[in-house]
Amino acid sequence: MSHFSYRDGVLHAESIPLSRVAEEFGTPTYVYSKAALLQNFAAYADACQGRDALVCYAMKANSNLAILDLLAREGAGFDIVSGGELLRVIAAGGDPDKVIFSGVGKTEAEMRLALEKGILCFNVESIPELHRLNEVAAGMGKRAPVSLRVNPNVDAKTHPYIATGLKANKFGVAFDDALATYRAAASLPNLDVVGIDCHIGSQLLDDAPLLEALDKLIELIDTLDAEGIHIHHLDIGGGVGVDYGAPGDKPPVPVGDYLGRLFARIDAWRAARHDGRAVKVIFEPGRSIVANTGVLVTKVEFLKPGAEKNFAIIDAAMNDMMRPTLYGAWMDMKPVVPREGEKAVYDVVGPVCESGDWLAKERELAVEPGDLLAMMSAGAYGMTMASNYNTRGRAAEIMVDGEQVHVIRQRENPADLFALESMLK
Ligand SMILES: Cc1ncc(COP(=O)(O)O)c(C=O)c1O
Ligand SMILES: N[C@@H](CCCC[NH3+])C(=O)O
Repeated sequence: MSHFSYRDGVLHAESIPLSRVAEEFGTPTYVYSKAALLQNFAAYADACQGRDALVCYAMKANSNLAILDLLAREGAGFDIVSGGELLRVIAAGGDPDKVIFSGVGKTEAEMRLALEKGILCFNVESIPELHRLNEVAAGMGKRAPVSLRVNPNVDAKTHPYIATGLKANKFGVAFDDALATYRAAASLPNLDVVGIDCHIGSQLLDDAPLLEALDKLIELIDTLDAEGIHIHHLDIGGGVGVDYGAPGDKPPVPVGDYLGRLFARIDAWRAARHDGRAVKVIFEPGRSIVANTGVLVTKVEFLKPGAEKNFAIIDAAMNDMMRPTLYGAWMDMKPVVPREGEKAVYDVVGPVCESGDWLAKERELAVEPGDLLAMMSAGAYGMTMASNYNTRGRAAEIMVDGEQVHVIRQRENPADLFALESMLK
């Protein structure tokens, strides 16, 4: 069941009309469904039932504290990429010992913070990073738990900007260098080699590339075992896509089906090994947990007919949602209260001073100034990628919980945006 549907001619989030949200809280506003969030997390948790597995939500997708808090209470761990994200997890009541730290450029200060808080694992992406981590840990009299992010050179068949597992990408250690890198890690006194990790890309509609990457990780674990380097956890990353409803797109693989196939392979491998050693499985899903839990509600300010194009100018902009202009991403735009009447083809654009400030192109819509539109499946990489470009305050965020509506982030007041700046004396 969709958590965003039309009732009595109005688009609702659960039982709440989005027109009411706009009236009470203004626009642009992100509106999330708590039930949708819990349902998406449950798809992972149910498939992991009874297994040694941990779902580390990739919080870069949406790091609102209320969302982190809900997921932490469901037992989620977190995949972080900065010290700031670790502080958010802690502020939201998450457990540092369920945190894995990804990213190619961890600073010494971030490493120190993560060691102090006692995270589960550092996903290390290069030899210089191994040395830096070893030194930081030594300085603190600690040992750092380490997993190497291996680049399996698998084509994720997604947009080039969000493919991460190819040789040409900055991420991870090349598959052919992995053994040597593991040997280097194992030789460093203040590191504990505990895991193996990969993440091949985002918005994958098919699980074949993920399973291909799994096979390569398994092969490497066996090679490492023979060297006396024992891997305790296997982290397959995130990447499962969602249905943005783009014309011609095929539906993404259901999470349960993918995890079922993945666990079947792991079980077959473990059974064939007869060594009785368990390997914990870690997932780092972001988009598939939050994308379809949220919409961005916006108001049409003006219609601007043109010789070549008609523009619908809305009060949301690229600073609120970067995905269309950054990736050419297609995101659905639905009228909150569909009106009768003739439709025209519009480019839906924001007020920011950039030609790239578009949210949707060539959409057939019957709209008038003052109408509300909802950008669908906007819960992932929406608010977290928002900026203050053009000194625009970022949108409010609302969580619908049954009959209740909670403000989970206040709209930013543009007058507060320069509080950290100062003038020359
Ligand atoms: C290291 C890492 N893990 C997890 C994710 C989450 O990916 P997704 O949102 O596609 O599940 C990303 C983003 O692509 C990532 O870079
Ligand atoms: N921000 C991207 C995904 C990047 C994932 C981070 N590695 C998107 O909106 O699709």
